[in-house]
Amino acid sequence: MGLCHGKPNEHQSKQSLSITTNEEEEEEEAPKTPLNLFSPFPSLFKTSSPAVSSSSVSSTPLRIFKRPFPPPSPAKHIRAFLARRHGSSTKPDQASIPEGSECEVGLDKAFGFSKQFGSYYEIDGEVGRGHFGFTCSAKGKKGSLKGHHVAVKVIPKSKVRSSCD
Ligand SMILES: Nc1ncnc2c1ncn2[C@@H]1O[C@H](COP(=O)(O)OP(=O)(O)OP(=O)(O)O)[C@@H](O)[C@H]1O
Repeated sequence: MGLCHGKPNEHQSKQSLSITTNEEEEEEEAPKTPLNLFSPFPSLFKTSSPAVSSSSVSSTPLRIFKRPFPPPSPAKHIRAFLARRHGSSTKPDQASIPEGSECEVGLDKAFGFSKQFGSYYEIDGEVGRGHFGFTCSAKGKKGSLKGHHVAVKVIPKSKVRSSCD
């Protein structure tokens, strides 16, 4: 309505200047990141942080997604299980797997290629192959299998792994 004056009214211009000044003050007082008001983790959104106070709007500050506390370690459950298993007197870090005893109980030392095998069996030739080794036909030379045709499966030592290795 009063905008058609030829000369600008000094009073109005002062008013408009003061209004503009007030807006600038409000802008300065307003938080730069509105997330601050609703953030459950205000320490992560401090305006003094270089990541947030930087003027680049397009870049997302990665610190927003940082967890305020580390996730629970799954190793704690394992340690608790070991503590229950070995008793509370033994620390789980000190609990060790018994060496030697289990291997000696479970291992059949008679298993394997006997040094006298050649004196007991005569190997004819390969009849087939499996995943671990190959099978040969053989004929017994001594003992109860003398004269009998048998199949001998040969497994290389490199394919055999025991728990003691
Ligand atoms: N008694 C047998 N008489 C004739 N041929 C045999 C005899 N045993 C095995 N074979 C032959 O040897 C091949 C391999 O036998 P093997 O028992 O090694 O097979 P596999 O069990 O599949 O092997 P792997 O356990 O190493 O995977 C067979 O496919 C068969 O052709």
